[in-house]
Amino acid sequence: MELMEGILPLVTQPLGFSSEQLDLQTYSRSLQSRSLGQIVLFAEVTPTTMDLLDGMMLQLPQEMGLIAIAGRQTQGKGRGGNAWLSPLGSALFTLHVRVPVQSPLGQRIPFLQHLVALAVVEAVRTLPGYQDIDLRVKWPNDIYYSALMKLGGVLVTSTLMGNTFHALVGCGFNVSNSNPTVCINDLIVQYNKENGSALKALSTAQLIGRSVTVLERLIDAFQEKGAPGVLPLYYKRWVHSGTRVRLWSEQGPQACIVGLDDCGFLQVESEEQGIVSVQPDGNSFDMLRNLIVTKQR
Ligand SMILES: O=C(O)CCCC[C@@H]1SC[C@@H]2NC(=O)N[C@@H]21
Repeated sequence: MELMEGILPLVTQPLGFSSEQLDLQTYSRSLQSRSLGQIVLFAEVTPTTMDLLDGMMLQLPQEMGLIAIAGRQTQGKGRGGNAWLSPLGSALFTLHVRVPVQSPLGQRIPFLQHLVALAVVEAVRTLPGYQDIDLRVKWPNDIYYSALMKLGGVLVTSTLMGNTFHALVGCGFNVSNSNPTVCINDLIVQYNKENGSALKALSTAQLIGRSVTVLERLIDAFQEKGAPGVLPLYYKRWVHSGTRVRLWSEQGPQACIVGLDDCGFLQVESEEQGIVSVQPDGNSFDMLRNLIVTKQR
């Protein structure tokens, strides 16, 4: 296997034609980062990428960012202890991200999950011709087709060591498998039909590389300008603008979603409560019923 400049595959399988292989050349071309995702650990099949970097991530110098990518997962992890279905055609990865505690993002680490979901959406929508493919973000960290269907999600765990958060950013989204819901390439086919265009199908390697690149830029913007450096784009892409919801139960107070607060929590405004923040760990948002409910533990 040829090594791409700046990309060091730690574990790869022999190149073949199975769709479980990672196209390293495409990944390398699509990755334009300074450090994130530069060292690739690839597994065709693994229980979960969330455990693959354990022990390894602290061994490497700062400028060498690790990423674990899988073709399939047999025990994919979702948020809240849920299982994450990880069939072929999904982009499945865990990225190591270092965030200094004494930095704008380090002071607001829950924001990282929002930046990751936004990065995936932008990875597609900043491709020339693909700007109207209706991928969106849903709070706290889902990737949606329009406001209709989830096609990806983000799971972030972080450990504080010394002055640095070591975040493991897990992300999965469906690129080319029409099951179980909808995939990005189906949206492209549909868009081509409706608009008489001929946009090409995208690959998992390309979209992982682009997502990591965009994420690094979003993190840079946040570190430079704080939340105002990323929120206009986040609001442009999110599904919630002006959404009216009920808090806590279907009989609860009516509220309107107004944005994210300084820490990345959802802010809702109601007559009874004024503006309150809703934390992702304690609440979930049932979009079909426009309901923010406290999760059962
Ligand atoms: O529940 C969610 O919405 C988050 C799902 C995150 C899934 C990704 S797939 C790659 C990484 N490995 C895992 O086991 N989970 C994350």
